[in-house]
Amino acid sequence: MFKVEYLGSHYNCGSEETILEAMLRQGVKFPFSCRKGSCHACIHIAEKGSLPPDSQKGLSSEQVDEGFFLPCVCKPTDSLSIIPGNKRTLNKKLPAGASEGGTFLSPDPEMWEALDDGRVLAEILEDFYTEAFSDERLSPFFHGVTQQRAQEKQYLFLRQKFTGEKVYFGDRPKNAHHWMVISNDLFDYRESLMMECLKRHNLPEHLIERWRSLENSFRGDIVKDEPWNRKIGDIEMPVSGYGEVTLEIGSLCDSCNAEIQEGTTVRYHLRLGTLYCPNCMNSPVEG
Ligand code: HEM
Repeated sequence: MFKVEYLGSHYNCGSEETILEAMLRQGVKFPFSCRKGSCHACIHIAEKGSLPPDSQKGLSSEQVDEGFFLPCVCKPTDSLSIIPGNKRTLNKKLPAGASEGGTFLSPDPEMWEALDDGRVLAEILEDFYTEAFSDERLSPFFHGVTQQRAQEKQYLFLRQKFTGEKVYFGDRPKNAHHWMVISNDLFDYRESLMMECLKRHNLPEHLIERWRSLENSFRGDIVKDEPWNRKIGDIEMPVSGYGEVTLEIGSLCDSCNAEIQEGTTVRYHLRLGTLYCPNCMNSPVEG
């Protein structure tokens, strides 16, 4: 039996169980997804204790040197003191010109510079979403969403991640995808399209790996077997259907484009947020 110190508490881990299993058994809220060392959602850093080599398979040499490891494939051989994998990268100051592979950095000036202050990012997203919108497996998810909207949202989301500027005001990925049943396999499929796209736009290999890590840090929020309710604070919102609201400011009907005056009660689609004026309220499109 080994001791694992994590966020100020101590846990036990048997030599035949992984650290992830031990944490979940003891009720710890711990990030994970694939449970087989491929998605890196559970990545942590060992600050004290030695790690079994298998727990660092697939990580870059810099990550191995810094004690990054994957709890889902780590059957400990020593007592450990561990911290979440994003803690050090968030605080760490990289020397100018230093490059790092797998683990994402936020903000990431090197990435933003390679994206030519966003110009290349816009091109990448145009290319990626053109492919996604005509892809047999991905396009059904985008029903009712324009390609331009998807690109713009993603641009602002990534710009915020890479620059640290507060420019993204959309849903966090957990809520944005709450109704989408996305398997690990589909997530991997989308990821391979994205990685191919980054290669076509000549992003250096280590930055492609960093982008992959960034996306993978959201895997646990996106992959699921059945829809989740959207959560705002502690309030659960229904997965689909319509609500009614009285407008505090005027707007336009998303069905007939007519002006809707303030004070009018309208119907709105809970997922898409589209509004329907009193004339169109009873025949909005299904989504
Ligand atoms: C198979 C995987 C994925 C699918 C099928 C998918 C699909 C979608 C769709 C259909 C939307 C539009 C939702 C709407 O406007 O109602 C969306 C929005 C979004 N997605 Fe994904 N997505 C996937 C993976 C990811 C990943 C890996 C990330 C980033 C790490 C991501 C980040 C976002 C963001 C930031 C939005 C905008 C949220 C908003 O509208 O406020 N998605 N995604």
